[in-house]
Amino acid sequence: MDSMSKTTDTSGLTPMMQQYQKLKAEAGSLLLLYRMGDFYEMFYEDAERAARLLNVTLTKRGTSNGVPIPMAGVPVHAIEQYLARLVALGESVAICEQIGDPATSKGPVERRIVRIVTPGTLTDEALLPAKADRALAAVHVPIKATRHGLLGIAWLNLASGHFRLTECSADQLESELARVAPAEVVLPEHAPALSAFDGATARVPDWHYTTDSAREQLLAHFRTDTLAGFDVEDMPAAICAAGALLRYASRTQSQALAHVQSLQADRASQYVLLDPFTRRNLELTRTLSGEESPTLFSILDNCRTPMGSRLLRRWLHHPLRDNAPVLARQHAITALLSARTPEHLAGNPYAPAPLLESLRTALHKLPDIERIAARVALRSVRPRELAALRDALGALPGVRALLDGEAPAPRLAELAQSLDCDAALGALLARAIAEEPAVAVRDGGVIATGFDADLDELRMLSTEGGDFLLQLETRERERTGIANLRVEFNRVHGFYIEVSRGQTDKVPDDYRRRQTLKNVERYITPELKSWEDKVLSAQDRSLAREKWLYEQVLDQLAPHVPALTACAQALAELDTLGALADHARRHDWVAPDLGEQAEIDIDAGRHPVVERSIERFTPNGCRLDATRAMQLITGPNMGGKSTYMRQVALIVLLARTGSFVPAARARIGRIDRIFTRIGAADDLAGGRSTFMMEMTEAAAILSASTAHSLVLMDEIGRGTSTYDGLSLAWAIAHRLLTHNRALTLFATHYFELTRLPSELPQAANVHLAAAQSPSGIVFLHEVREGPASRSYGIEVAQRAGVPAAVIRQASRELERLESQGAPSPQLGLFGGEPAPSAAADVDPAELDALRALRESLEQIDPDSLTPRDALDALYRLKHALP
Ligand SMILES: Nc1ncnc2c1ncn2[C@@H]1O[C@H](COP(=O)(O)OP(=O)(O)OP(=O)(O)O)[C@@H](O)[C@H]1O
Repeated sequence: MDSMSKTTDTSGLTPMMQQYQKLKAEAGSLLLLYRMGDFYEMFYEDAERAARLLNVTLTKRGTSNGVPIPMAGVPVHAIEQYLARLVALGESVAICEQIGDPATSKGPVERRIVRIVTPGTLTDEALLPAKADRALAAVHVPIKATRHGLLGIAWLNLASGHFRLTECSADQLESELARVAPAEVVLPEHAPALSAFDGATARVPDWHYTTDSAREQLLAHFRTDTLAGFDVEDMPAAICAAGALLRYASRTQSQALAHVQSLQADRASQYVLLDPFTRRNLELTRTLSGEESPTLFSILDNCRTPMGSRLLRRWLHHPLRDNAPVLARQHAITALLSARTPEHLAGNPYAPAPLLESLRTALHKLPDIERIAARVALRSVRPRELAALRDALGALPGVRALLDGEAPAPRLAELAQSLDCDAALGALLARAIAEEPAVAVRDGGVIATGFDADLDELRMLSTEGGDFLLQLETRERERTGIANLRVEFNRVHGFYIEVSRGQTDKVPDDYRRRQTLKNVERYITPELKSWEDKVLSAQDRSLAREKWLYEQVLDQLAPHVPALTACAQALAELDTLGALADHARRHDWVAPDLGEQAEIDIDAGRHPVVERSIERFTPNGCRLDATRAMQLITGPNMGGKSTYMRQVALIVLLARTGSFVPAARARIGRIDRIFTRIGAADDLAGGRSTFMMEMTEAAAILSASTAHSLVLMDEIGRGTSTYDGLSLAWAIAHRLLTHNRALTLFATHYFELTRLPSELPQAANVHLAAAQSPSGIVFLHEVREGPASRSYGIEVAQRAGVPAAVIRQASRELERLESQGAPSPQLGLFGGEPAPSAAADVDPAELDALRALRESLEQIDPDSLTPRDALDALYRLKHALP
């Protein structure tokens, strides 16, 4: 932004437009909303852009060098809604307000840019999604190769204060950005655009990214002499990104970010790595078609607070490699579920767990303390949020007491401790904030009575006029003899004495006419006027005092922000654990055992999302370890292969986040990455075909998977010719087994591949069972050992409604192909016919006899035969059989 100042020729412009041009130069490429009375106006290209984006009318205002100036405006009262639309479209906006007093200004009122709203720096409740983070990220690509040629990424969640950084290789950037999911990325002005990110991008001067200026920015912010305390010194590229990011973020808020108190390093080895395809394929927080539900997150998110929902989302995207933190969460869930009631003892395992229920009920009443704390730090917190915070602080000891009672798991005890907030904070809010404050400070009625003697006196002066007015009315009625004379007030005309038209001749000389209506005259007297001045000025002074007091309260709250943030994080975690416990209880999930070896051993596992939408989900087990590293999965289309593979990956992912899992029993070892090659997706924008995408993903898996990785491969090779595909699939499976030794689920329609286990015993065949019934194929959805015997492709097509004529022709074609020795393994190998390679085992003499038989058959014309000839022919053929 700083770099955008341009000099503009402002001659020939009105003083107001000159002022606009100055501010626009400051705003640079941001859309400038220029306050004019009840509207925010935009001019020139900004007006054209806004008119297009917001669908508002484009008009003109004045001229510049004889050319009309395009203008578009939005009303002040609807600004939040327009801002929400603009940021959703990836726009960044600078809001310029009138600062000076129009009454005393010569020329245009003084204006200033007071707020910058960008997609990644939102903190306003109205603009933020409640259940998702909107992070701002900065990426630094060092020009000279550093230590390992690593890139730096830093990201900040302004609405919570979380500030993190990491380093990664260039080919990991896309994965890392998919994990962080920023709403906006900051880049140096002259750096090339990122192919790994296509969202809102802000440019800042290159020097913001230099080591010196970045460090200086960070040290000044954290008020430290070194960054050693944050344990980030080994990440020089990330430090450059962090410094540039902080500079950009503080600029948008026009103030220090007091709630950003720490900088934390994320190290690749902490998490089970998921590449962007895997996050998408497993439908963690978004379905493949881009919907919010049903996803793993949507079915688990029964959190009672938005803080809990956001943390759950983060957990699902950050499964952990180490067992210790995972076990801590798991034990906390067990503890929440362990309290038993007589109902449980009487045999109802689904009866509510008392601790869990009381905790969740208590959490339900709490506001979004995390975001309130951030807004306290940014001084943008609203009175009603402080009232909600006050009530929440009052409720916290109750929540704490719940956890003290059972004292079940170490993690719960730690979290309970973070709920201890300084009692002075609650006391301050209780004293300072009115029971039910107004929406905005400017409306008054925000500070509680009794908090400030001066305010109370001003309020008394401005409100306790009732008595005086009644007395005045009685006195004036007596003095004038006008029985229906009334003393009244309205916002436009202030106080007045109202006299009906027929009585105006009785009005004394000191009455001054204020307003004439059809049937009445309204007057003011010197006495009423001086009272009005006193009241109105008391009101003004009372509002001003309230505003000042509110600022004082914010000052006093500021030191409590770290404790509040810690408390909010503890509540979020309790909420997330509670939601996971509740889901586990309702859906009969179990705590998985965790191991250090590379192993997956699941009994009767289910797909967490599909089991919710299907009445009778068939559970299936899975065993993978070093001795059985690959399951080759065959079976009909629609048989349940993809569901099965995804369910294994989701159970692993859930286990590694600390959750219980949908299975009868599970043991999940140490997993470093989950890869998926599922489904076909063209990358038309990136110019890659389905097959190219498939191979790109396969290449990534072959280069990066280890013996601790879980790999899902669904029908690899099907995007090309049959033999090419088969050969590639074979070679890829072979390599995964012998070189990567990854734990792999390999679904395929190439029956040839089922021979792999006879060559490499660490591979095993399983299949999804199906059966033929008189009414067609029946999918059993059951995983059984051994390869499938048939593919049922034509039966599935028939069920899908492919016209009967096509099905008949396909069946004939299949028969023909099979009878010719099946040139296509895909079609032929599931039938009863031997595979082409198997043909080599057949005795050549037998083959000759079969050919002769076929020739004889072809020479027969059944239509021209008598029944007797036909019988003879049949005997002859039977005789010719070898
Ligand atoms: N274990 C199960 N129990 C009950 N129903 C299931 C089970 N697994 C899958 N299904 C049902 O079968 C349907 C097909 O499953 P899925 O898409 O996994 O099959 P597929 O073998 O991968 O098919 P294709 O090869 O055509 O992609 C699912 O939509 C689901 O409704």
